[in-house]
Amino acid sequence: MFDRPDLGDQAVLVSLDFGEADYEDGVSECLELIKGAGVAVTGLIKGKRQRPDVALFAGKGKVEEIAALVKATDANVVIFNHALGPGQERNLERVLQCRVIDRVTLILDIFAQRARSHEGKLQVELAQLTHMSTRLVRGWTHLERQKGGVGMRGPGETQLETDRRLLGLRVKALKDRLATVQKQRKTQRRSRDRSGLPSVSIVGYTNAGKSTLFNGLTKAGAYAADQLFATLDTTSRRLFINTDVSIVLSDTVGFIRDLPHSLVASFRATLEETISADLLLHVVDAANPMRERQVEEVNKVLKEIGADHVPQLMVWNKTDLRGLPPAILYDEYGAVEGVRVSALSGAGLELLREAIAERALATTHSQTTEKVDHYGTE
Ligand SMILES: Nc1nc2c(ncn2[C@@H]2O[C@H](COP(=O)(O)OP(=O)(O)OP(=O)(O)O)[C@@H](O)[C@H]2O)c(=O)[nH]1
Repeated sequence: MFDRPDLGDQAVLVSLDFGEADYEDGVSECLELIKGAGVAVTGLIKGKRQRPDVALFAGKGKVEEIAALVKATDANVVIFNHALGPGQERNLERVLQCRVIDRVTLILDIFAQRARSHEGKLQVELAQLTHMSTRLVRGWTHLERQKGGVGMRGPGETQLETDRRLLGLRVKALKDRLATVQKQRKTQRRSRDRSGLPSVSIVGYTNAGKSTLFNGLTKAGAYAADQLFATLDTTSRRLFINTDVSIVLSDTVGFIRDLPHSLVASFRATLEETISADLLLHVVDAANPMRERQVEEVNKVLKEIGADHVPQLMVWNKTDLRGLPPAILYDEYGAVEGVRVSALSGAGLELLREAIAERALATTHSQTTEKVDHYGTE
């Protein structure tokens, strides 16, 4: 019932500088995102502002500039590299006379295109509907008061009421279906937990190379593509690290800055793999100039989903692009802090296996100790 927002083919990108240090990198990232959504960029509008304009987000002059570029390049959509308020989006559409999309909608759209599993699709749709409902909310408030009896409404119902009612029904149906799928997932996880194998989850910023690493370690052929958010769903495989140690390795959804809250909320169940993991492999694109910021963003989301307590092993990936040799990195106390690898060439993966084995043994050991203490047996 829900139509994916039609982004059209020709977009003008608007990215305003509010004084962030990595503004230019943010613009490049957004261009990548748009490319990933399958949309061509016909023009780019930049500008500096202290704070967003309440009504139009950009200043009046800037909006005129956007309008001129839309006309000159025959664009049919304007994409803001920012989160727009529902009012701002509506005002801009009125002035620019074309569709206006914000960063949240763009990210949701990409997720909608990429979701592969049944659960992933349901989660994205739920997030889209939640986002959409914030866009309708203003029109609804006055309708609230006219709310009548239960059941279907007859003729005379306004479009907005119909939309809202259908939206509510759809949200409820989605939540019910998700609850069923998630119950199955829980059962699967419980039986995995009973296997007693340490669970290791791969996390990282989008495009860091998580799927490539997952494939390199498991040779499973998980989908890896040079696209942001190729992976949306959690995939788990048993992995023999060496003769003594095997683990359950899971690949998860990629994180990005300003990850829409509605999306984090609906992906919470998928991300539970991450919360309940014994160890996180935090994959970083070591060749990306924004890597430090990306690490921070990932940690922020981990905190948001309650996974900031899970120990991390840093995996500095794509070191081939920087000509760095593979290595195990130690912190000042001599503990393994991270490993430098190239997931693509496979360089350093043996070192990573060693580091995982060491950490995994440590968790298994502490689990065993806990059991002994708890039951006072063995
Ligand atoms: N040069 C180089 N490229 C790599 C390396 N690892 C991954 N890549 C490339 O980086 C791109 C993204 O890799 P993925 O494995 O899909 O990244 P991801 O983190 O799973 O991406 P999302 O699904 O968006 O979260 C692909 O084009 C990979 O081939 C590496 O070690 N070196």
